[in-house]
Amino acid sequence: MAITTLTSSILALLPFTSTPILPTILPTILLPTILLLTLAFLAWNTSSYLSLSHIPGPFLCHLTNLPRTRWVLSNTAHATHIRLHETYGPLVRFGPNMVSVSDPREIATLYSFTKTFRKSDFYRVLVFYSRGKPAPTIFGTQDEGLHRLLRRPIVGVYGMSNLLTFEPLVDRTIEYLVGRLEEEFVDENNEFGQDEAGKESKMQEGRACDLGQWLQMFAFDVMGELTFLRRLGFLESGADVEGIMGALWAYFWKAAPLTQIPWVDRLWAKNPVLQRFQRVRMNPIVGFGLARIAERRAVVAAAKAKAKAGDDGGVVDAKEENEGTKSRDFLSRFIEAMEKDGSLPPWALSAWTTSNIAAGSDTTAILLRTIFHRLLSHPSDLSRLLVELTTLPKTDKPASFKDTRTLPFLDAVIKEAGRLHPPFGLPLERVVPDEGATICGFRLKAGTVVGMSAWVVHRDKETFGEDAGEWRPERWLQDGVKGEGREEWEARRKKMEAALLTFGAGHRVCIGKNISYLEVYKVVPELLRRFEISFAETGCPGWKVENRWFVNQTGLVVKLKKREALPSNDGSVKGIASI
Ligand code: HEM
Repeated sequence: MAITTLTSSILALLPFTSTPILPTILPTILLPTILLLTLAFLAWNTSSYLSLSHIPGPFLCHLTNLPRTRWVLSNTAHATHIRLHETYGPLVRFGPNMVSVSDPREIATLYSFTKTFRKSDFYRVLVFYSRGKPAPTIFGTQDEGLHRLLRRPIVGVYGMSNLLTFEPLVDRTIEYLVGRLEEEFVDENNEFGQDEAGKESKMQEGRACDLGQWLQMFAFDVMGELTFLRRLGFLESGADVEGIMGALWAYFWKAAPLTQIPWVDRLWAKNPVLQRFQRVRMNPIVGFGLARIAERRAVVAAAKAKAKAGDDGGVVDAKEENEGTKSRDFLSRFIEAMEKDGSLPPWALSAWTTSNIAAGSDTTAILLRTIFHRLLSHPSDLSRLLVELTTLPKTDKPASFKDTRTLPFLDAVIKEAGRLHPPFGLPLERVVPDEGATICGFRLKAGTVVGMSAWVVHRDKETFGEDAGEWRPERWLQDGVKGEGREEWEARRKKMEAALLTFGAGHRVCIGKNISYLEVYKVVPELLRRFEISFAETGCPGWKVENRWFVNQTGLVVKLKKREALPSNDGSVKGIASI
């Protein structure tokens, strides 16, 4: 009755209500019918998943996926997830058919190598569409057969043994980054930010560096160098080439809320009927990869034709050969894989290159931003790392991965950054297989969607200690641990390592972890060796974190000064030439 009166009053205010029939039908028939249908749908939806009624969680989450969609829309879903697990325990019902798990001991169950919990419809939403058709990737595909087909021929290329062949390519981009930062932001007389009277100089304020943006451009250019043997041009132009970075973020911005309620995506964004009426566009990331593949094919074809014609006495020009046929970038290795395996679909090449750019650039940039933001916020950690860098062998080039990989404090800083701020900020969703599963002592039936968020798991106090929510790289070090304490510490370290979900786990674990580490373990020491870096404004007030599946940061604005010396253990400083 109250609803009827309320809607009558609202309708009285609307212009179309001058039609006599509408004011009568809407409040008396239409609205109550919609209300009843909604209630019936919620009841049906909930009763389909009655077997989950014993899993605790916010009341509305038992009825609908709307709350978890709202958490994502708020850009702070990771914080909500952490809070909910603190309130309800290791299993929390996030939706009628979705259970979030926080106990690290269950990582091996959900992300197993043997029993396959396949990826949920969450990933269907993330699959790129190009010209109205899905463009499946190793990352996004839910089809286990297709996943094997795509992953197996190229997994070796990402292996540790292959890794070091990429090192000169990474060096090249690091050196270019250093040069560009010097050009754009470093004052030759090292008086950056100061005028003659020693005050902040208005004239030089504009030269503050958005380091977060430059790290992202670096991460994209490295992937270009490794994948196509040429930088994508971000560092050179100091801008977002072909709008790729913006397009990726815009894509996740739209897609992330839909991952929580995939049927809406199917009905709306991926509806083949609706797509007929939409402007059909090529996804820019897919398009970018396709353009580079076409370029490479043209170079290879030209080089082969030239050799055949005997222009060079049958010898392929060295530069063309390097750029085209025999160079050891990802694309040349992908082409080799295609040639070896005739069963691969022709679009596999594009799937692989798209994965490299889409999955490998922003993630690494997020990790790098976390590292620099935390180091600049914790000067004692920065000092400790700078001292450690003096132990590196002398070199004009970026220090080798072999050397930086074994620096204990650098290693601790990188692990801690990945622990505290994992680049992916939503649960990695999986589907319980046909035989059902027991998770944290609860029986879950086949078809239940389960997932673990690295943000939640990495704050498990039993594993990481009472200060799990704090930045403390020392937790990864044996500082001061002696005698029998060592065994205990070693057991704890192993437990912490096993609880890291930064790069996922099981048979869908990140294929590019080594590549990413190769970049990070090299670029962090090199930037610190080359520049004195400090926040442009105390406390970095512009720092902002937004979770749309990627937990992106903005506002890492710094001042850069050319470094002349590094501090050493005995309090003295070491000239940059001696390291
Ligand atoms: C800091 C950097 C990175 C982080 C934190 C990261 C994180 C992850 C995570 C968590 C997964 C598993 C996702 C899931 O289970 O749903 C994953 C998968 C994947 N990553 Fe990465 N990644 C990084 C860098 C890279 C790089 C550099 C590449 C490519 C060169 C890459 C390519 C992939 C691919 C292809 C998959 C799918 C693997 C499969 O399903 O078999 N990632 N990554």
